[in-house]
Amino acid sequence: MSNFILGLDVGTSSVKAVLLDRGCRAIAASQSLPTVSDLADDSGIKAKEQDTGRIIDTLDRCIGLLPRDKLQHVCCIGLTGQMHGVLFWKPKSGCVWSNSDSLTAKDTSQLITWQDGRCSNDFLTSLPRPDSHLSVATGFGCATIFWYMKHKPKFLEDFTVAGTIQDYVVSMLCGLDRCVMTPQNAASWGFFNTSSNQWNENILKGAGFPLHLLPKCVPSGSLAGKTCSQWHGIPAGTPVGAALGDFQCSVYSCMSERTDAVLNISTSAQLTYAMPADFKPPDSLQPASSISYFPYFESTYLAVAASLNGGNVLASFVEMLTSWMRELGAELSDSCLYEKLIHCALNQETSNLRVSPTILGERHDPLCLGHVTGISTSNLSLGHVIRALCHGVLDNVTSMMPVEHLQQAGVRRIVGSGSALARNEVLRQEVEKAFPLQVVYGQNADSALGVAMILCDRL
Ligand SMILES: Nc1ncnc2c1ncn2[C@@H]1O[C@H](COP(=O)(O)OP(=O)(O)O)[C@@H](O)[C@H]1O
Ligand SMILES: O=C(CO)[C@@H](O)[C@H](O)[C@H](O)[C@H](O)COP(=O)(O)O
Repeated sequence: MSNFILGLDVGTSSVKAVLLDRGCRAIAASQSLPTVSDLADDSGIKAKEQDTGRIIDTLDRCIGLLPRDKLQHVCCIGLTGQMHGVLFWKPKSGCVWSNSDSLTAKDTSQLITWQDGRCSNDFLTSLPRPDSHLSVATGFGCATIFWYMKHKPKFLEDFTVAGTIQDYVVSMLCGLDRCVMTPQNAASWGFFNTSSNQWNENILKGAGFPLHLLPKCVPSGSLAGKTCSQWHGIPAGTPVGAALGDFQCSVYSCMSERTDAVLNISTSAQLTYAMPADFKPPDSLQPASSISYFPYFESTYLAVAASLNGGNVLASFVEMLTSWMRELGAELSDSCLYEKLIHCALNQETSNLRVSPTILGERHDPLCLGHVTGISTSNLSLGHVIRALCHGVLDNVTSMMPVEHLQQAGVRRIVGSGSALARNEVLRQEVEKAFPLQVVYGQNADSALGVAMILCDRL
């Protein structure tokens, strides 16, 4: 009996895998591994790229850690992952299957992620105006391709297919010639109209965009194909869903009432709630708005404040401390640092230090970078700094989607998700302070669970 659905989330910091028991809709097994795939930016163009080979290697190892007797009974695979980013490959030689069991990336580009900063405001305003309610920001697939057209056109000549990292995995699992993409991921690339579910082909063609790199759009929740090889015991011929967006999947895993808002904090952070079924997005672009409307399923939308500054702000602080300590001749592991920092801040309930942590800017205000105010001799301890940092992350998200806005939309409860939240009690305390509403928490590995639940409900 094929009883399990495998949900995979290719996140910015880690990959997560969940085996969902189809009979009782419960998690039968799960695994998570950090990808450690960030590449240094030696180019000075504010590039933020990840090593595709490492990501796929980590994903492959993560599957290998799941119980093989259950993998042999997987009836369907669902993929989700970090949105907006793009990688390029060639259909026939994009990967290697070893011993019909494990997957290795080959001849692909690196992944240019949603955190990429190479497209300046001047560059973005030089692009044609999209026929979409969603504006285009740096780190969006189409903007990145436009950047390559202008700055490194030869680079694009090496590849014939493009997609997000989760689309790439689907393509490799199924041996597809062409990338298929759902509206959830297509919307995150820009130049995609979510009412017609079509790329802005005429606009892009007029600007000389390589149209052959646009993936074929298929409905969210549909199947993309079947596995072309056995994979750690999963039989060849197993159906694979077209990849979905990680933020939609995290919502699916934990929004049980229409009056719930979901706050996901992983590498990034999103605060979101479901729009009424008859909602239609505005006709025009609203680049200065901190709230955008992203496609969910069928023709419904989620209102979302998608912050670029979530758990990555804490990760950057840990990285900064590590490098300072190295210069000073001391060493501590990341996990030890997190534990100590969280402990210090738990002993410091409030702080008058003010940290605005927008070190990556925000899409609606890219030039507003982070700052610290109210520094005094009495608030320099690590406890103060971490408390203020966590408070600042929440303060930023709620400034993008204020509590009054949520209440007017009928939101009565906040559901917290994402492993940055799950692993950090100080962040959870700040969530509970930020919202005068009931706060509950979802399960771990939310997006991986969400994509498995979606397939379970639709099969
Ligand atoms: N040992 C740790 N303790 C607490 N928080 C951690 C630890 N390691 C990482 N984190 C937080 O988790 C975030 C990454 O969460 P994760 O869910 O793995 O990301 P993603 O889903 O984007 O891949 C980091 O940015 C950091 O804030
Ligand atoms: O920006 C958006 C949506 O617009 C993000 O929410 C989207 O989820 C992206 O995938 C994230 O930025 C990356 O997700 P994660 O790795 O931080 O979980």
